[in-house]
Amino acid sequence: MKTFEDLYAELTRKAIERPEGSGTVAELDAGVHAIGKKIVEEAAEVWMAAEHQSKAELAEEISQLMYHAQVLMIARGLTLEDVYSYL
Ligand SMILES: N=c1c2ncn([C@@H]3O[C@H](COP(=O)(O)OP(=O)(O)OP(=O)(O)O)[C@@H](O)[C@H]3O)c2ncn1[C@@H]1O[C@H](COP(=O)(O)O)[C@@H](O)[C@H]1O
Repeated sequence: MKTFEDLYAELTRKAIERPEGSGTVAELDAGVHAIGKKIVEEAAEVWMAAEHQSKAELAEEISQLMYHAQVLMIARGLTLEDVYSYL
């Protein structure tokens, strides 16, 4: 099963290697403003899923929020340690 750290390493590689067809590369190219909007959208979907959907659907929405948060971290040059230092 993929972990938060595994995903961050994968996305970091994608940002460097820029493989064709990568949604992450497209999102990074769209920029911080666009990524921020995705985060707000996914956060709202998490909220709605928590109130009205199944635990599995909520888990999926949370995974998408985590993904977009990681894309934003990479766009702004943050490492996992930068974030973990505040946990
Ligand atoms: N975990 C994710 C992930 N979570 C969410 N998303 C993206 O976020 C979108 C969220 O889905 P929604 O249904 O909320 O939005 P949508 O309206 O369908 O999508 P949009 O049209 O708004 O983009 C998905 O369509 C994906 O584009 C993800 N995209 C990629 N990953 C993983 O990231 C890695 C790299 O992916 P690529 O860069 O695409 O190769 C792979 O391991 C993927 O599994």
